[in-house]
Amino acid sequence: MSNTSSLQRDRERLDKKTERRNAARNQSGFSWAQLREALPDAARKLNPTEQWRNPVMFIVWVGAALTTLLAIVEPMLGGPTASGGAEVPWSFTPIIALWLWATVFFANIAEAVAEGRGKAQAETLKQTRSNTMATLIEHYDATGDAAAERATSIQVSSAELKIGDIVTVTAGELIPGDGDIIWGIASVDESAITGESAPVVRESGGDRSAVTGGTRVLSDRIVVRITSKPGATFVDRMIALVEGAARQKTPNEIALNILLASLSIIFMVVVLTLNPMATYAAAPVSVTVLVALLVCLIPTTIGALLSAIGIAGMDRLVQRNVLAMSGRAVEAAGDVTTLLLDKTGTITYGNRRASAFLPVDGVSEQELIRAAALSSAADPTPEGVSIVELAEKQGWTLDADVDGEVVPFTAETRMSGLDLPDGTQIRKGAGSTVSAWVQDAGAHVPVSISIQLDRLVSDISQQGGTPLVVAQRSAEGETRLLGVVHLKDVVKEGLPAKFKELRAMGIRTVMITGDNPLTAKAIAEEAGVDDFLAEATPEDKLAYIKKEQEGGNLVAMTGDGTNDAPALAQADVGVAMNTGTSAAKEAGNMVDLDSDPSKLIEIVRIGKQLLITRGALTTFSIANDVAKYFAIIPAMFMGVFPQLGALNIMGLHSPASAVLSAIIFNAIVIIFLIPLALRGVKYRATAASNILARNLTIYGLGGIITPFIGIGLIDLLVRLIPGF
Ligand SMILES: Nc1ncnc2c1ncn2[C@@H]1O[C@H](COP(=O)(O)OP(=O)(O)OP(=O)(O)O)[C@@H](O)[C@H]1O
Ligand SMILES: [K+]
Ligand SMILES: [Mg+2]
Repeated sequence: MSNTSSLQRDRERLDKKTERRNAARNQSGFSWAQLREALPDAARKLNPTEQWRNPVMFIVWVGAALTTLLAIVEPMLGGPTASGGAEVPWSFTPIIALWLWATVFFANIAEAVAEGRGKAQAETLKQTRSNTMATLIEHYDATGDAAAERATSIQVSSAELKIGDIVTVTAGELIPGDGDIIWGIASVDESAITGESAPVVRESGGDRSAVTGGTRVLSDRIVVRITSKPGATFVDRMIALVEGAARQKTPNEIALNILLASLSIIFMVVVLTLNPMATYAAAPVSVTVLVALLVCLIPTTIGALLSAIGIAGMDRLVQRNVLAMSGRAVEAAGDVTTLLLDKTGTITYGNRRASAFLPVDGVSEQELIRAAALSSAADPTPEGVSIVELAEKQGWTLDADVDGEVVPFTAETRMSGLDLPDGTQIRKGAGSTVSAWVQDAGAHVPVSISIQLDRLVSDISQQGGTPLVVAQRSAEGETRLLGVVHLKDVVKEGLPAKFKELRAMGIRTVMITGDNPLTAKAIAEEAGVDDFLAEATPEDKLAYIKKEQEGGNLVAMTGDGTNDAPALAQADVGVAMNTGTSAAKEAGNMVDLDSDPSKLIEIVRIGKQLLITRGALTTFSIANDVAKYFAIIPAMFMGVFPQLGALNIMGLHSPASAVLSAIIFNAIVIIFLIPLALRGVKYRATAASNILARNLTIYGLGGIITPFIGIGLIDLLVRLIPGF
């Protein structure tokens, strides 16, 4: 009963999430208000020390400065020089200078708008960073005895907490720092960082033990071991991230920048050789016109929008509650070919609960329940806790004087248990490991029992449940298999459709689990993944990723457990669930605040969209530049070479108006493309070659045609300026 209601809650939460996500999607559009707010920052960025990092725009900046100087000195030197044999009005150089500054400014606007979107969010986050008081336990003895802890606790400021400090947090209090719960269970309001109003449950022992500083405990009491220094907390990292302070150019961006800079140098040579080639026929082309030509030729469109595209990609992830710790990870997401998901908590809801005790012949249910419950009495994992709960429901109670040596569960051993003082040993765990433990003792298991046990195990597995086999070794060394505990988990809804979508994107999904192959197969089929890897230890997960990477695949992985951490670190895109352990969150290069593994689909989509947008706008920019050149050259030189007039297909009015129109077009194309750069080119799940062909057509052809139309239209206005 409690299971259904918790399922319902989960479902409601998911619905709410979808709602919020849709709202975020609308918000991630582009508004003129954003543009207005970005103006002061854009002006600040006119500073040359800001500009030189972007070689293409730096050239424009230098051109703008140069023409401004010329505009000032020209009148003193007797007016503008005729260019290429054509007269130009006195206002030519000042107007060109003005539009060159506009070009730089528009590029700054693009970047400032992209950055501005994170600023509001950073402000809200900063409020959660406020200093709180922490109850530091000086001598922690792990009993969970509140009174004893209070006796040895002192109040300190959260800013003084060190890694490894143990604090206790009670209902109503703010958690003073990032950490892992080492004792207790609590519901926590994490809305400050996730925007999600429904409280979440955090508990010690399992894969939901991490808590974030600045979030509030709503019920109960927890003991937390601090895992981060003040100033280097999760929220600090989030703030740096959304503010863009931590942003570094990605390898792809650097490569593209080098390409754009090289192109610019080539065009500079082209422009500088114009005069030596042309002088024999006419007067030299003026410096102003040379600068204008150069700016038209170099890839200013992509140069202006490149960093905005990158920031917007990160921002789109933030809007969907995903924090990407590096831009490189976002790019890698666009090229991912293999996606690894763990089973428990990722494909299933993850509240794996005991649902039945199934003894083998000759063992009473009471005996199995007692052994299973005793071996779980000190097992803090959700599985262990649920076994005790079910046993208690069936009438079992823990003797007050039971004591013994706890054998904790690990993902390597796949087993946990208790060694009682009288020498009795109890173990529970995966069928294969417990059988091995029984065999190690040289115990003789009757064939009928082992057949019965195998059947129980495979029945549970085929239903997608996790069987835990329970065995006991008496003080005299007699080892017996007692039976099986059925752990139930539920596959999340809607997964097959999501995996189908991934398949259409060319991504193979693989489920990795520590569970046995039969359970794995049943769940894999129900969820609709392409492949699965069962009985995987953390090392196996790591090895699997390395193998995929050696085969040239880019691997994404989601995980939440400490045992997932090495694999999360090795994956090209490692998405840690926010509910997970701190170890997992440290290891990954992304954190999903909603802890929704199917979010990877959106992450991949955003990564692809980033790469496609960058590619499309680069194509457009370069096609545009070349076309611009052919659009204005005939008009520029028609005075000297009248034959060229025939090529002036747009009928540009004069050499001066042709050059100015091209410069104006070059500048405003940036403004027109800001929304596209921020929103991203539409991505549909289809083969990469289709996308490439489609974009080459749209943005390549578009890039060639638009200058002819745009410059022609602008020329109609420019010719109205006296003298042009
Ligand atoms: N508390 C426990 N005590 C004993 N055995 C356990 C306990 N929890 C899990 N097991 C056994 O160990 C196996 C491995 O558990 P582990 O948490 O590493 O992987 P998993 O949760 O099944 O897979 P994943 O989380 O990767 O999807 C489980 O399938 C189960 O058989
Ligand atoms: K250009
Ligand atoms: Mg697990």
